[in-house]
Amino acid sequence: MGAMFSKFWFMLFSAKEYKIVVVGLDNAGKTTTLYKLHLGEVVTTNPTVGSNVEELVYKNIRFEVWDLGGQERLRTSWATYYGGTHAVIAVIDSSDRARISIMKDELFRLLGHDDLQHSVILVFANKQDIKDAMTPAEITDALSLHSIKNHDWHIQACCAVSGEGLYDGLGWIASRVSGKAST
Ligand SMILES: Nc1nc2c(ncn2[C@@H]2O[C@H](COP(=O)(O)OP(=O)(O)OP(=O)(O)O)[C@@H](O)[C@H]2O)c(=O)[nH]1
Ligand SMILES: [Mg+2]
Repeated sequence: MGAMFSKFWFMLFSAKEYKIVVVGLDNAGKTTTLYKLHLGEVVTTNPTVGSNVEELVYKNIRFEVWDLGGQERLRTSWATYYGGTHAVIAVIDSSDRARISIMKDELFRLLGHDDLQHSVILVFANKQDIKDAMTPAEITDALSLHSIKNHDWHIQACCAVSGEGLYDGLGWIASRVSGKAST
């Protein structure tokens, strides 16, 4: 009976958990984004070494969100987090025009990874509060998002400090993954 009950409980409450990995260059605002969603607050961050993981619940869907360190020497380890990922969030510092081409290379590298073949891609055009930030249209061009053929993708303007746009992006992910069973 106990075993049956726990199996039922598992099926009822464990079935819907989706894994998100958050990538992007150092200083893009990944950790700020994670904790703004998790705590509703802006936390003081240090450059992430390794990862942070938190659970978010949105629209009755549970997400396990992994925020990865974006420094150059850490990017080669992103792939070790990809297994079982339903959605990737690529956070862009929209004021960082100088490095958008580096982010494009990183994005296309991850899109080619076997473990992400079924993942959807959300691009957060973050730091929209900064004067002269690139618009989502500019970032779409700079990252050649329209050339992505094998993944469902979406770009969302946001400001992780105010929180504007963050739930719109998460809502897009929710709408895309909720039909797919978690294993
Ligand atoms: N103006 C502005 N600053 C932001 C925004 N989001 C994050 N920041 C700032 O950007 C800096 C870096 O933010 P983090 O969240 O630590 O960046 P990260 O992407 O986690 O960086 P790594 O851990 O090194 O990969 C911090 O000073 C944040 O306060 C935003 O929307 N607007
Ligand atoms: Mg960080």
